[in-house]
Amino acid sequence: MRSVCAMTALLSVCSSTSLRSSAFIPRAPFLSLPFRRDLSCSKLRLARSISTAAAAVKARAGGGRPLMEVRAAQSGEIHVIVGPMFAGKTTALIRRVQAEAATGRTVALIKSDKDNRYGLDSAVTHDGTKMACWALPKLSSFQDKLGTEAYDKVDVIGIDEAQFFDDLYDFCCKAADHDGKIVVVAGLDGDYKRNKFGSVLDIIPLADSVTKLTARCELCGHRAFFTLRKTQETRTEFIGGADVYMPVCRQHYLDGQIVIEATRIVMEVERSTVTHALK
Ligand SMILES: Nc1ncnc2c1ncn2[C@@H]1O[C@H](COP(=O)(O)OP(=O)(O)O)[C@@H](O)[C@H]1O
Ligand SMILES: Cc1cn([C@H]2C[C@H](O)[C@@H](COP(=O)(O)O)O2)c(=O)[nH]c1=O
Ligand SMILES: [Zn+2]
Repeated sequence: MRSVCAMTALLSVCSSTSLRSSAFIPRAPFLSLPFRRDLSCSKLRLARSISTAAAAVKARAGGGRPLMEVRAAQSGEIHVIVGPMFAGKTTALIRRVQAEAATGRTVALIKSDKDNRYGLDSAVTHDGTKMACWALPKLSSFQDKLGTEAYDKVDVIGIDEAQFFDDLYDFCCKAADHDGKIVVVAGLDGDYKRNKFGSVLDIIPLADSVTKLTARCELCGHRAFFTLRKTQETRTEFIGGADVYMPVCRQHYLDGQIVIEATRIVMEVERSTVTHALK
C-alpha cells in the first residue's frame, strides 16, 4: 500500500512540475528516463526533478535523509575489461582512465593491496607502464581514505585486479547507481583452473559494456584465452608474473594441464620412494 501511495505521489510531483513545463515532454516519461551523461539541459533538469521527486517520496516514506543524498543527479556507468593474464587489461584500464582525465574529469585508480608485485603506490603493466593508484584491502575503504568531499569530486574510478575484491558488486552498485560515477573495472574472469575468479563475473549484469581481451599463446602465438599456472601451487590466489603464469590457447591449456598433472604424479612417486627408502 505504501509503495502504491509513493508511486502515485511521485507521478503527481513529476507531472505537476517539470514535465508539464518542459518543451521536451516525452509521451511516456518513465520509458525515457535519461541515461546518457551528455544530456541536454532540459533533459538534465527533467532527470534532476525526477531524482528530487523520488527523494521527496523516499523522505516522506520515512527515509529521513537529506534530499540530495538519496541519488546523484547524473547517471553513472560501469565498464568491465576481462581476459587472461598478459592480455592488456591494465594497459586498457590506464588508457581509459587517463583519457577521461584528459577531458577534464577527476579520476582515481584503485588496485588490490594483495598485488604487491611492483610496490603499492602504482598500477604497473607487464611492460612497465605505470599510473599512481590507491592500493586497498577492500573497496569500501576508498571513500574513507579519500574523505567525503574528495570522493564527491571524483568522476571516474578505475579498479585493477578486481578479482581480489570481495565487495566489488556492492561497491560498483553504489558508485554508479547512487553516486553517479563512471567505474572502469579490469580483472581476471577466470583463475588458472578456468573457474570464475572472485566477483568479476557477478558484475556483468550491472555493466554498460564488457570487453574480453586476449593475449598471445606463449607456445604457438595464436590467441590466448586462458592463464596456465606453471607451478604445483594450488591456492586460488597466488601473486606472480611470467615466472608463474603464461597465457595459452585452448589446445596448449589442455596440453599444459596434462604436463602439470604428470609432473605432480612423478613428484609424488619420487617422494614416496624416498620416504620408503629412509624407513
Ligand atoms: N608472456 C608475456 N610475458 C611478459 N609480458 C608479456 C607477455 N605477453 C605480453 N606481455 C606484455 O604485457 C603487456 C600487457 O600487460 P598488462 O596490460 O599488464 O596485461 P594484463 O593486465 O592483462 O595482465 C603486453 O602489451 C605485452 O607487452
Ligand atoms: C590466473 C591467476 C592469477 N592470479 C594472480 C597473478 C597476478 O598476481 C594476478 C593477475 O595479474 P594480471 O594483471 O592479470 O596479469 O592474479 C591468481 O592469484 N590466481 C590465478 O589463478
Ligand atoms: Zn597455443
